Amino acid sequence: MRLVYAAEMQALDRFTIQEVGVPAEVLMENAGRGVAEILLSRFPEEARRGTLILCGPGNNGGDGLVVARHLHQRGLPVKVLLLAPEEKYRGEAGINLRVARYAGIPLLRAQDEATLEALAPEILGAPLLVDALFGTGLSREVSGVFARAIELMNQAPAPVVAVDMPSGLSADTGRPLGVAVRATLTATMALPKVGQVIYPGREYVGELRVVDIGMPPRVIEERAPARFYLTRKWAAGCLKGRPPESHKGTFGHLLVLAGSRGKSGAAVLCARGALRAGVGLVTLVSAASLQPLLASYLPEALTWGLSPETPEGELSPECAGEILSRAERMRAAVLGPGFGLSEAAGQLARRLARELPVPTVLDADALTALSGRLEELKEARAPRVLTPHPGEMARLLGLPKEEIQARRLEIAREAARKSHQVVVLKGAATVVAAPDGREAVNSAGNPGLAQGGTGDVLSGLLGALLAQGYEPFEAACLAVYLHGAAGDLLSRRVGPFGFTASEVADALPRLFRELVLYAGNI
Ligand SMILES: NC(=O)C1=CN([C@@H]2O[C@H](COP(=O)(O)OP(=O)(O)OC[C@H]3O[C@@H](n4cnc5c(N)ncnc54)[C@H](O)[C@@H]3O)[C@@H](O)[C@H]2O)[C@@H](O)CC1
Ligand SMILES: [K+]
Repeated sequence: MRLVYAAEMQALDRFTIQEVGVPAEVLMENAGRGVAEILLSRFPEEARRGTLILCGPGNNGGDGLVVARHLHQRGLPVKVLLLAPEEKYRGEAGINLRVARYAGIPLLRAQDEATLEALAPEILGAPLLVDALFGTGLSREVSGVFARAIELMNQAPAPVVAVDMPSGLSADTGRPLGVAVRATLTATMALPKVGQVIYPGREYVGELRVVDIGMPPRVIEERAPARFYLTRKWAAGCLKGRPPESHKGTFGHLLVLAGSRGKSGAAVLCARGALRAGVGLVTLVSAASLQPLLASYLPEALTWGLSPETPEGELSPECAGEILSRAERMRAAVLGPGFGLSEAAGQLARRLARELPVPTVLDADALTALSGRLEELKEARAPRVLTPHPGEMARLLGLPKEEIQARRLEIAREAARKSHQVVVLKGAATVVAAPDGREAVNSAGNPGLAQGGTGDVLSGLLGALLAQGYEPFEAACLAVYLHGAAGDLLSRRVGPFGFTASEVADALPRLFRELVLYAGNI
């Protein structure tokens, strides 16, 4: 599913109205009816007891008036609270105000704070609230009567259904402009907005639903930017089938360059992630002294011990030639989990990052070795996918960590541009950016995944997808979705936290089954 900024959504709306010829009134009718249907399916009891709809001065308020009419037509008790003078309701919103008045829907008015205060009990006592104050047209800090109305909705015990956006939340940055509604459910029009799926916006949105407003799919396919919201539907559409006439060679041979003394678990978890993601073969390369240990942990993997090794039990730069020549026969590689942080290991990691002849995931210690040197990857012999967490990204770009977290999508974009490679910025709402401008935000995942070892599983899983022939951006997106969704599955079945990285890997086959059978629409 595509993901848009406010201006991009407005451009799609405009094109649909002006060029395709769908009347604006039709879009608003579909929007309001869609919200009413979601509201009725999700909160039928509350709707039977009564709904209060707060309407702002623009088309978002117009949508709210359409919701009111549909509830009223079903005989449900509904009231509208208008927060702008009636002459402000123009165009489609004006039409819907006239129709609502004609239909006899009770209209309350509060254009100043004193009047609103007198109506506070209406808001605080309503069984169900609909927030139709502002949508994508929010253009400045919220104040006065609107700010107070938002505070009252947030104090009210009733569920709040937000129309298109929780009012006050920026559709672009996901930050409140002054104050924002904390919605129980947000029914958004046509496509999800960036500010709804990154933090902190995600916490204001509650459950996110998308309303089909009748924008022709071709408009979205041809004119929406190549930015994707990684959902179950997206992943199900991206997953390749496994041909019945296949053998282990069909699914690729992955080289895992990971693990050193004291960090052998990283190699094991990485290989486990790869094996659970259906790769044909895994070869695990480590310093010779670790090889027996790794072999005993991973009967399914081939292991290969090399010397000389560093005093820290890491591969040494002298091993480069042998690794590079063996890699010629592989389909993909993972470089970095537990690889080692000595100067020598760093030197080897930097050389391999440039010279490995196959698509390669660069993770953990390999990223530390590349701190401040992203440009070196422009010359890499084959595509790379980088998987930094915010701390590693801060070192790669030489920026403070707070800045990374404040602008995650922009930062990933910048790192992709600098390195000419696909970049995955991990963390809550993982983002992916490709050097050609494609980008994505993950819908899946939960805080239970914030535990040592889960990153190693992700890099193995991603390597396995590269080895199976997925192109780097698609592999990165599918891997982050699967990894998050595996965490979500464990959170439901095991508990919200305390599940381990190995369990995340082991949950993958069940997810593949669910995706193959999936027939939903989000
Ligand atoms: N044709 C379209 O473009 C469609 C729009 N739809 C709805 O229309 C919305 C966008 O409508 P609009 O562009 O009219 O914008 P909004 O309804 O989101 O708000 C714009 C209005 O609020 C005022 N405003 C903005 N920030 C303010 C603030 N901080 N304090 C006080 N007033 C403020 C503006 O001056 C303007 O009057 C969407 O979110 C969606 O709900 C849907 O009906 C579907 C089709
Ligand atoms: K709203």
